[in-house]
Amino acid sequence: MSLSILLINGPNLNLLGTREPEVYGAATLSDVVDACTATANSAGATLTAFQSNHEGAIVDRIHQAKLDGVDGIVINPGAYTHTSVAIRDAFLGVDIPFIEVHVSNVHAREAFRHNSYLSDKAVAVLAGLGVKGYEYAVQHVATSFKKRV
Ligand SMILES: O=C1C[C@@](O)(C(=O)O)C[C@@H](O)[C@@H]1O
Repeated sequence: MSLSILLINGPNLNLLGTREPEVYGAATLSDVVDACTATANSAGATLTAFQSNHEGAIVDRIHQAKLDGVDGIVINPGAYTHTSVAIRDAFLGVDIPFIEVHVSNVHAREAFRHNSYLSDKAVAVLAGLGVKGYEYAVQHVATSFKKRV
């Protein structure tokens, strides 16, 4: 069985490509999903993508990942990075290893973006590499994470 990767994007990331292009670039979410799928597949892994603007829907999707036997998660939690104890608790609850990705360098931006409720539980955090960060994270999960069952 191949390694199963879940890519989660949080609020407003459906607007990638048109949202503040000077911060987030020109690539769309669909470009990101296509590139990550190709990266996963060429490493022999499968990738499923999910985006939601709703905190509870993201919590539910993380719970579902456990039932689905997902081996690793790549998440850009968007603004929930800086606010969501619920998403942190969901990761602690399912115990699936994950990588946190930010398109922008959150540490070079407003102070309220410097804190993450997830970073200390993540395997790795990539910030400021543009949408390439997603592909690097998927590549790492596909080649370094282990099958969980
Ligand atoms: O929505 C986002 C996107 C973001 O996660 C990023 O990818 O750089 C950074 C967050 O602070 C912001 O709220």
